[in-house]
Amino acid sequence: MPEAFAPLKNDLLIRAAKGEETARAPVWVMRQAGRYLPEFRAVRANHEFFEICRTPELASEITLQPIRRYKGLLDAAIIFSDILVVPQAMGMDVQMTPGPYFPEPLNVPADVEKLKKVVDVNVELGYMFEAITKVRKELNGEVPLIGFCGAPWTLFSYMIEGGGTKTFQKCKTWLFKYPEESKALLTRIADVCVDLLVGQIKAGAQLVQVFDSWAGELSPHDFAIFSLPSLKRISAGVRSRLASENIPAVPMTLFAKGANQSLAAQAVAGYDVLGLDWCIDAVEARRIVGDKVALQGNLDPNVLYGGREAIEREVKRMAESFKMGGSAKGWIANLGHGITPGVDPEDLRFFFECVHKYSAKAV
Ligand SMILES: Cc1c2[nH]c(c1CCC(=O)O)Cc1[nH]c(c(CCC(=O)O)c1C)Cc1[nH]c(c(CCC(=O)O)c1C)Cc1[nH]c(c(C)c1CCC(=O)O)C2
Repeated sequence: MPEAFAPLKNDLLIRAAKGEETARAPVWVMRQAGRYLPEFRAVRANHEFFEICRTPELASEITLQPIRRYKGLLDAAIIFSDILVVPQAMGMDVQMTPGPYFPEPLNVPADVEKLKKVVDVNVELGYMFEAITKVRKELNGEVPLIGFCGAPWTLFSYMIEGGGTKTFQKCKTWLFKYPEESKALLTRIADVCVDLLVGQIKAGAQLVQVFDSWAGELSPHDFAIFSLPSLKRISAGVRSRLASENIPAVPMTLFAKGANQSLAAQAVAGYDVLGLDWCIDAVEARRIVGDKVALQGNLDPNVLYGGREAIEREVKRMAESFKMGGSAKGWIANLGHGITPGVDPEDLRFFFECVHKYSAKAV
């Protein structure tokens, strides 16, 4: 059973995730503990990226940095870690140099033999669970804590490309040349993701998000064949495991970036919330998904470089779009992707203030 933690004082995120009406939209941003914060850069100056992930004291400190700085403005914490801890747990070497780098990527299906046959997440990723429990204690119920993992398709692409890519040539070679082997690997990754998310929830995560950052690189047809089945395997697997162990369910969010052409399919993939990027308007997204799911997003992160006037104007427009003439209901305000390193932290504060103002009922 999860440990007993302090009761939640701010449950806006959880209520919005369940599709409920809230006095204003809860707000957090992807990568909120990151390089745009001087206090993050100060810790990072003395520690390697994955060293921070593996050290609960450091991961917890960094997770809490934006919560302290934006006290009363930020409605969720997200555990500091990375999606690439899953390939590490499966036996691959991953470095951050400064982007992700795999010295030995999977070149051909036979390379899958090099992966661990059995992955015990408690052994490989226990440090993440420890960090989550530590953050929950330190948050003392102030705001909920989000856990996460990468989606199998996005992780598959890193494991085969050996890092970031613009062309997706190697991983798509796998999809089209070795479709069955690809599906088998995607399933294998999904099973580790289920164990990881269940472990995070047991450790104290109150909502979990699956990041499919490269979903938009697939045609709708290939998304349905190569990404969606493993995303469904994760939502179904997490829910049934929690039920069988008598652990209360937590809301689950799917952020399939760029896959707006597949929103209708995402809405029935077993998630409570869909994350949106900025390439679709909320009114259109809501029309497609109906009342099946809550929505999260979706300001273009580069609006934060546009100055206060632009930030206010664009947040107001976003809020009107999500509220659709009514009040905030089933809407979690966020950027449409992660915040970038050059943003002035005070401009982010202003973004939060604008969300509070324009998502409120009377505005
Ligand atoms: C694709 C992906 C990765 N990691 C992640 C994704 C999915 C979301 C997305 O699409 O952005 C997810 C992620 N990465 C990080 C978090 C922490 C939680 C949060 O604050 O959101 C989360 C949720 C920290 C991080 N992960 C990384 C940093 C910066 C690294 C540093 O400190 O040098 C942070 C704060 C490194 C990372 N990690 C990854 C890349 C491509 C990079 C390098 C590019 C970059 O620097 O932005 C893989």
